[in-house]
Amino acid sequence: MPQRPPVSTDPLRNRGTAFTVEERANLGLVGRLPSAVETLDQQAERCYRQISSYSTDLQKYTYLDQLHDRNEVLYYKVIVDHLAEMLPIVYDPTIGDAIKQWSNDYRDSRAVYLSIDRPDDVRESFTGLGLGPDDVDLIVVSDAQEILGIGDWGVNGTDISIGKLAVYTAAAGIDPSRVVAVNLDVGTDNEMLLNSPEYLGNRHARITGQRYDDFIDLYLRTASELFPNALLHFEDFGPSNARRILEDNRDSYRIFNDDMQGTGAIVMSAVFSGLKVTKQTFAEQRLLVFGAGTAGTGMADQISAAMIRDGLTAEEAKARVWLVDVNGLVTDDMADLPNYQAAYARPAAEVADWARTDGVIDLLTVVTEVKPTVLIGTSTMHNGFPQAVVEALAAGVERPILLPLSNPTERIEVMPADAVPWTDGRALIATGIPVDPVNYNGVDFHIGQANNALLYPGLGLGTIVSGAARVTDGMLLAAAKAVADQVDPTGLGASLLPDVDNLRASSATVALAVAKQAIEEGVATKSHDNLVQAVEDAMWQPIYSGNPE
Ligand SMILES: NC(=O)C1=CN([C@@H]2O[C@H](COP(=O)(O)OP(=O)(O)OC[C@H]3O[C@@H](n4cnc5c(N)ncnc54)[C@H](O)[C@@H]3O)[C@@H](O)[C@H]2O)C=CC1
Ligand SMILES: CC(=O)C(=O)O
Ligand SMILES: [Mg+2]
Repeated sequence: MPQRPPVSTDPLRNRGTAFTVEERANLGLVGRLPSAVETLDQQAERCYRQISSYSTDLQKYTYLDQLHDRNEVLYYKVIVDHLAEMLPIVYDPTIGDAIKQWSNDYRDSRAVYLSIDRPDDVRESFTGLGLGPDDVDLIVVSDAQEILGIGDWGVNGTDISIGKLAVYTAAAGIDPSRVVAVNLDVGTDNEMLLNSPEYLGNRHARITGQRYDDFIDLYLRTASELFPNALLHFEDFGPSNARRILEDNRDSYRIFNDDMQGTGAIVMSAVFSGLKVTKQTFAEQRLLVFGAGTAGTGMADQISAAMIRDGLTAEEAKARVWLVDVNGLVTDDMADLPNYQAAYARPAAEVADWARTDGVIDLLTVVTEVKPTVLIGTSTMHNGFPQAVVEALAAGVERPILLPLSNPTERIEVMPADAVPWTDGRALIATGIPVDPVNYNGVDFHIGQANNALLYPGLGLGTIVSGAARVTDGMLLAAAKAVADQVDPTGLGASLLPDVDNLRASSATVALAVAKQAIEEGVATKSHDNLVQAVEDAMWQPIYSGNPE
């Protein structure tokens, strides 16, 4: 068993200037701190002032990252007290910039690094943490092939695992002493990193095929054997790996793919809200997904499943979905379609007389022909929804649901400041990044953040509280409904989704719905006399409690 680090270097126990005189004496800290003994509030106010003095978000990110490694209670106190302001700093979009700089700016890191070149180290990398089988609730892992919309960042992508965990704790009170961030270093195809003297990861191309699959398998087996209660969250894997890993393992392990399932569920929430405005059913929707990768096809799966629940056959549901990717509309005569696109490919004969540009049926043509009721952007293509596309969308239906979801800011398909006037305020909009309200014709249009961060923390908490052995489709749907039920979207300019400011309360509501569903489906392994209280009790609070020794 590894020795506990000295208290002043252990961010889980360190309290800095909040240590009392007595604690300082007991902990060997006499003379190591200035005389003043502060409260947590006083410390948090100073930190907030310091953060506010920085001029760039990346500087604020760096400050908070260092605080995270120094004093976790204080770090979470500052974030929770200013959730809407801090989430875009410690998470999306600023985290994208931090990841690009990660090797250059490297100082220290709390993650577990697993290298495909050293599979024999995997077990020891976990056992070296000194945590027992009941000590871990959650592990977030990424191989960093598709970080947000900025591509392959190899070991630099470690911060996405850390950032996603920070959101779990800030938003849903997942205990930060019971989580682990993991980077799977399988190489990188990012030439810039491979040629950078600063790069800290394996200097070879991504390993693929059997060796990759064996490594994933080794991770799953080792992590779930050592920490049998942990939810294994997968983040930002490449599209074919993300889907294959989930499909092959979801019946055997407690795993969750955030980009497919979490994003699909938050989009379901936004569509539930949109349909309250249009007073339609899922079965009446025509769904167009622009950018048919991990997230986009995950949404197509959940929305077409909702159409089937509304009474359509699988064939009828499929006939109401269109995918547009780099080669335009996805049709069944295209060679080498990945299976997740082939599942929704349109019959070539059906579109034989549609207009083509350089042989491609482009987005504008599809919008004009199909008149989608829901248009989703997960393409990573900034300005992928130009004015002509947005106007064609609004010409096709009265209240289109428009979800430009690509992150970070440099990737979003259209900014609401443009889309609101282009649709004369008729579009029901939510975005992946946080966006300020748009004032148009005297009305403030509030733009909900359809980012999986608004849903996965509560889903994770509900899974942990219920001890659900699997994350089922029913649990995802319960989470989506619980998010949507928190807003009244019917007023002009109302948001489709709850405010980030209310995220802790929202996450508790989601967790309760998820835990109830897990119990109903018989996948829960824990029982509670009072589930509401169990969720409340499970939420870690950023306060100094207990004996720091
Ligand atoms: N709001 C949210 O909660 C989430 C948003 N996303 C965002 O969605 C975007 C995609 O993420 P993933 O699905 O993980 O990536 P991915 O790489 O799996 O999918 C992207 C897809 O877009 C296609 N694409 C690229 N350029 C295009 C273009 N010019 N026109 C049409 N299609 C194009 C690619 O071929 C690929 O199929 C990212 O920006 C990511 O940040 C992803 C997950 C959650
Ligand atoms: C939000 C998220 O998971 C992504 O953009 O990849
Ligand atoms: Mg992601």
